[in-house]
Amino acid sequence: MEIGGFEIHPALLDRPAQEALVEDLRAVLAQAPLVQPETPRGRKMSVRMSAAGRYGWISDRRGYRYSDTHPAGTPWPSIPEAVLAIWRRVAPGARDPECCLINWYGEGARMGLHQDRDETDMSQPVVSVSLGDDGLFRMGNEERGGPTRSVWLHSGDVVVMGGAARLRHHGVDRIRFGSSTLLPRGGRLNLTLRVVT
Ligand SMILES: O=C(O)CCC(=O)C(=O)O
Ligand SMILES: [Fe+2]
Repeated sequence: MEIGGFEIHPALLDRPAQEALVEDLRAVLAQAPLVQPETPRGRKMSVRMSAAGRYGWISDRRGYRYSDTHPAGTPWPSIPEAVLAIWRRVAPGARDPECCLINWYGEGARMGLHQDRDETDMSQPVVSVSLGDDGLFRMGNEERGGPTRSVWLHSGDVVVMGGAARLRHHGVDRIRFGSSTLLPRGGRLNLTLRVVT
């Protein structure tokens, strides 16, 4: 399914594949715990974040940036093989991702409309994997404002933001907390795979 250049693969991952991913991510998050980042303006984001790969995306009072270490100073764990396999399946021919950003949305968490534009090579897509609770994903335009379209993403759905959609605004308005039984602590986990350099 394609909406405004956003390529949506509903239910790409079946339940056993989702469960295996959650196990992989549990190990990643044990090494690189989720943190609640602050925006440069000093507001707490509602989403909790961590990452795997050569780089992680972080935000604090000094700004947004990719960093080769977790805020605790440790290197990021490597991206699990099963996560790389998803990337290679939906983005054949792309360079391997250097960052797997991990977002966890608890009750009431959201992510405002934004562009992913801290990467160098915009010919490479961003691939998003949804696990756990449903999330209302909003898709807009390259420019600020204008019409947007929204779709509920479910556990196991994968979205490719490439080509014309690579720099389009997107965000998550809300989640349906408690709609999935996948995650032990509930909520929604989203992975975004990115080529950074
Ligand atoms: O949670 C999502 O579905 C989107 C996350 C996102 O856009 C981001 O991390 O840049
Ligand atoms: Fe994004």
